[in-house]
Amino acid sequence: MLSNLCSFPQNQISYIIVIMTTLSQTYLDHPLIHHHHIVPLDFDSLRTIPDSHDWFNSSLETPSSSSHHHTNVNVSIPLIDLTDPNAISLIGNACETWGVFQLINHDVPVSLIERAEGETRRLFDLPMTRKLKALRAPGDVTGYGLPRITPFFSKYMWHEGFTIMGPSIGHASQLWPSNYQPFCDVMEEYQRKMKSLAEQITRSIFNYLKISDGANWLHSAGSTEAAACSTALQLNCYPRCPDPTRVMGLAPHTDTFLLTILHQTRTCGLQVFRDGFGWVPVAPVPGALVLNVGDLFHILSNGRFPNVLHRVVVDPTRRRLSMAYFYGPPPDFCVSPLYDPPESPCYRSVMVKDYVRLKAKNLENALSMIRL
Ligand SMILES: C=C1C[C@]23C[C@H]1CC[C@H]2[C@@]12CCC[C@@](C)(C(=O)O1)[C@H]2[C@@H]3C(=O)O
Ligand SMILES: O=C(O)CCC(=O)C(=O)O
Ligand SMILES: [Fe+2]
Repeated sequence: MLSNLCSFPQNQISYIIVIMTTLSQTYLDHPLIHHHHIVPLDFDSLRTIPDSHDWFNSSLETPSSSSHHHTNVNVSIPLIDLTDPNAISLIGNACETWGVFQLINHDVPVSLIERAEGETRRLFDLPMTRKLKALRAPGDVTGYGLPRITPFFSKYMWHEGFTIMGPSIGHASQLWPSNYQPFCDVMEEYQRKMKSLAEQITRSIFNYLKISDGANWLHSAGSTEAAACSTALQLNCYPRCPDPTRVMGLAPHTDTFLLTILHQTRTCGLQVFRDGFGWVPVAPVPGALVLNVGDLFHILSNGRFPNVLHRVVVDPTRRRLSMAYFYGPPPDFCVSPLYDPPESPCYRSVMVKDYVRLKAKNLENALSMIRL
C-alpha cells in the first residue's frame, strides 16, 4: 500500500478511505430467521409445557435424559484469583484443559455488576406487551427475543434474551419511553469495564502463548482498531418452569468470538462439557466472573484451547438471570492459527466477519468447514 502511494504523481492529492465493517453489519444479511424464531412465549402465564418447548417428547437430548452424558457434580472448573502472582500460567492452563474458568479479584466493582443485574431484572420484569416493543427485527441483531441459535433446534428454549451492541438507547427508549437513562448508563459502563477486562485477559493469554505480534487491534487501547473490535452484551433470562426436566434453558453451543465473560446470579444452571467428565455444573461463586474460550481463540491457539461446549438447565424454583459479554477482534481482522514448526496449522486463516457468517448459517459445523 505504501509503495503504491509513493508512486502517485506528486501533484495529485489522494485520499485513502478505509471502510471498516461493524459487527451488526456482519449479522445483517443472515437470511434464515423468521418471526416465530424471535418472539418468546409469555412464560409466566404458563401452567403446563407446550409441545413446542417439550424436549422430552423429541429425539433431542434433555438434561435429565442424557444418561451417557450425566451431570458430573464431583469436579469443578478452576477458580483463579487475578491477583495471584501465577495468574497468567493458571489462566493459560485453564484455557488448555477446560476452556473455561471462574475469576475472582478482577477489578470490576461488585456494585456495578449489581446495578447492571438490577437493570436486567427491571427489563425482564416488564409485561410482555412492553418487551415486544423492543423486539429484534428479523434481519437485525440487537433487541429482545429468542436466542439466535433457535432455528437450529426442533424445539424452542425456555429462554428470553436482550442483545446490546454499543449504545442501547434505541431499544431502551421503546421499553421505557421516559425512564431509559439508568439502563443505558449502567449498560454502557458495564460494557466499558468488560472490554478492558477482556483486553487484559487476552494480553495475558498472548503472553502465555508467547505471542508478541499478530494482534495489532490490542496494542493501542483507545485506537480506532481497538474501538472497532467485535463486542456484544447479551442479557439472558430463564424463567421458572412447571417441569424443568422437560425443557432446555439454552441448548448446547460454543461461543463464536475469542472470549466470553459471564456474570450469573446465584441460581445454578450453567453446565460445561468436558471429554471424559461429561456435563459439569458451574457453581455460582459470589463476585466471580466466568470466562470461557470461544471458537476464535480455539482457531488462534491452533486447537490447543478447547472452545468449550456449554448449556443451561432451568431451575425448578427460581428464575435465573445472566449477562454475557462477547469479545473478539474487529470484523475485518484475519485470524490465523499460531503454531511452532514442526506443528502445522489445523485451520485455514479466516476473517472474523466470514467466520461469523459461516457460524450463523452452519452453527457447530462452521469449524469443520475451515479445518485443514
Ligand atoms: C455477538 C454475538 C454472539 C452471539 C451472537 C451475537 C449476539 C448474541 C450472542 C448469542 C447469545 C446466546 C448464545 C449465542 C450462541 C446466541 O445464539 O446468541 C450467542 C452468539 C454467539 O456466540 O455466536
Ligand atoms: O446463562 C448462562 O449462564 C450462559 C449464557 C450463554 O452461554 C450465552 O449467552 O452465550
Ligand atoms: Fe454461550
